[in-house]
Amino acid sequence: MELQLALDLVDIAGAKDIINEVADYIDIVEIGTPVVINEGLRAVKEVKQAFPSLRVLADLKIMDAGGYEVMKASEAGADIITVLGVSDDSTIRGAVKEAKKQNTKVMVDMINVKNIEERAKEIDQMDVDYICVHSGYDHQAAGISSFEDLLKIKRVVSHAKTAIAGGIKLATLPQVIDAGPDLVIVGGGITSAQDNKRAVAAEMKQLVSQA
Ligand SMILES: O=C([C@H](O)CO)[C@H](O)[C@H](O)COP(=O)(O)O
Repeated sequence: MELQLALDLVDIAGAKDIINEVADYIDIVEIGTPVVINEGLRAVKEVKQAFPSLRVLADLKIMDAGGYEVMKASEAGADIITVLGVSDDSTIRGAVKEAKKQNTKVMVDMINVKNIEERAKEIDQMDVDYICVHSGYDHQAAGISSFEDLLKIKRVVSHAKTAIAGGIKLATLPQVIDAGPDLVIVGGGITSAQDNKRAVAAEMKQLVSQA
């Protein structure tokens, strides 16, 4: 099981500061959607250049033009790019085709997918690398977690790796780990730890590594 740090509410300099603190304990660093909106793919490029040994995920949440947007993110240095599960199949297939050409990977974000089991089953046949259940900020604010969705997709996904994101904290991590995702994605659970981001990341890494 691997650990991904999601960076959402920072600029490029702030992202680098946090990565410097926790790089020893993460497998993948995510350049979050708000960062890409604010800074563009330059954020992906600069982080990859500064931390070449870390895999970088560009959280573009692609909804259309899958091939073109995967191409641009891959050229910027992304190793993994997100596409939305609610997109048309042609968008996901286009993203996968381009990612293979670029030697990068596609993560399908199932945020706001209603028929999650059925859609996960379909997407699992499209040669994607990860299928990620995700309770976004707005759902988190309404008290919705993605834990049940993880259990649902685990029943039907057999090709892609499974991932989970959305509001995961140190206290809730053991329950998430018990459900057996391949990748756990944590943003605020690490970044909002005031003086001990490194210690929290270290503890999380130890827990996911044991699983
Ligand atoms: O993808 C995310 C969200 O939609 C904002 O772009 C976050 O990276 C994801 O939810 C993980 O962050 P936390 O919920 O803070 O753990």
